[in-house]
Order: sequence, then C-alpha cells, then structure tokens
Amino acid sequence: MTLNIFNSPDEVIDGLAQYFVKVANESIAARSKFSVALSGGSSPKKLYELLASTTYADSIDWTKVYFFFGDERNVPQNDPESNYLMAKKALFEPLYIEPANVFAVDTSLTPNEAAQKYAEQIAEFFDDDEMSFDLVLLGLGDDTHTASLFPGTEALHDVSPSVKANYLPTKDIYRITLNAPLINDAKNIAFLVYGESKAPAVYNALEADENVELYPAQLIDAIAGEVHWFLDEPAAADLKEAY
Ligand SMILES: O=C(O)[C@H](O)[C@@H](O)[C@H](O)[C@H](O)COP(=O)(O)O
Repeated sequence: MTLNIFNSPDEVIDGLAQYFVKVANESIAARSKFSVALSGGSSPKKLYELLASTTYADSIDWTKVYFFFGDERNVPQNDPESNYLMAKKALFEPLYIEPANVFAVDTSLTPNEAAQKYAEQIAEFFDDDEMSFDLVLLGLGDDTHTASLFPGTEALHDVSPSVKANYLPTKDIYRITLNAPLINDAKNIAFLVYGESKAPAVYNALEADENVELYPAQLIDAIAGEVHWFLDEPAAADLKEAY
C-alpha cells in the first residue's frame, strides 16, 4: 500500500490524474485496453473534469478505455444522484467517449436484476476469465464506507467476486456495488480522499483495530495489485504511523 499525501485537494486530484494516465497507458501497452471502475460521490468530479481538460485529454487513447462503475445509486440514469450522470457530464461527453466503451448499471431494473445483469456484463467483458479491472477508483465516506459497502450491510460478508444489490437499512434504499472480492482482484486500486472531515475515516480504514463491519474500507486489500491512497494533509491528519 502506498500513501501519496499532498498539500491541497487540487494537488491530490492532479496527482491522481497523473497516476490514472500512467496506469492507463501501461495497461493499453500491455493489453491494448484499459478497464477502470469509476467511483461516485462528489470527490472525483474534479478528477474527471481534469482528465477531460486540455491538460490530460491528449495523454490517453480514450478509444481503448472501458469505463465501469464501482457502485451506483438505485436511481434513473438522468437523476442528479446518478454516478453515471456525473461521469457522463464530467468525462464521457467532453471526451466524446463512445457509448460502447461505457458500462453503466441498468437501474431501470430491480436492484437484484440490475446487480445480476452488471455482474454478467463484467464477466462477459473479461471473457469469463478472472474479472480483474486495471484500476478501481474508490472514495471514502465519513462512516468509512467505500463504494457502496456500508457498515453493517450484507455485501460485507461476500467471499466470491461479484456485484451486489446492497440494502442500506438506515436509509431504506438499495445501492448496486462491486463487492470487496471483486474490487480486490483489481490490478490497481486508488482511493481519492480529501478534506478534514475524512480524517477519522482515513484513520479507521488504515490504523484502527480490525472491524470490517464498522469500517468496511478495511476490506480493501488488492490480492495481487497495489492499493494507492491519494490524500490531502487534512484527511491524513489523524494517521500516526509512517508509510
Ligand atoms: O456512490 C457514492 O457515493 C460513492 O461511490 C461513495 O462510496 C463515495 O465515494 C463516498 O461516499 C465518498 O463520497 P464523497 O466523495 O462525496 O465524500
């Protein structure tokens, strides 16, 4: 695991953008394609906008990039809460990404049907070989959730890689999410976390006593790959160990 700690959110986002370009070009050189599972929420929006900007837009052959989602809200794809809609506006439209290169969760189905269909799409993309994304981007909630692996939820107990319709009893909603075994099969995993409100969750994820029910981000540990954390100083403020 590698920690990259920067002074400001903009520097974190630029650092992750440079890493994204590096992994994308290495993947394309090795396998003629780059598969990435995007994270949702608010933190990555600026990352996607930066990747689509003149600074980085010409750094990758986007025709060889295949976009998936680490998780999705159980809302229509034109809903303001949709992770797909956020990425579409910030990344796919500005870069003229072909629809065939984007694998969105079909939230027109029931949560379980959507999860099942997404799992089938991922398996098909990887030709039923090991489902190993070249990169999975993750955020971190204040409650130490990541993707839609929330404290005390059913999906935390999975042992086989898959996609789950994860019920959140506290909010009485479903989220569709890659489970930890599928995330951990990725070649590279990168957390993007900034802001002082995230400091306790970063400590819980990296240094608190093991308690995955309470701190689901502790489940993330790439089997064969590397986990990189991209943090700003405030988000790393509660860490005590040297990395
Ligand atoms: O669908 C989502 O919301 C995300 O995938 C989720 O796991 C997010 O990364 C964290 O909740 C952090 O969200 P912020 O970046 O908005 O703090």
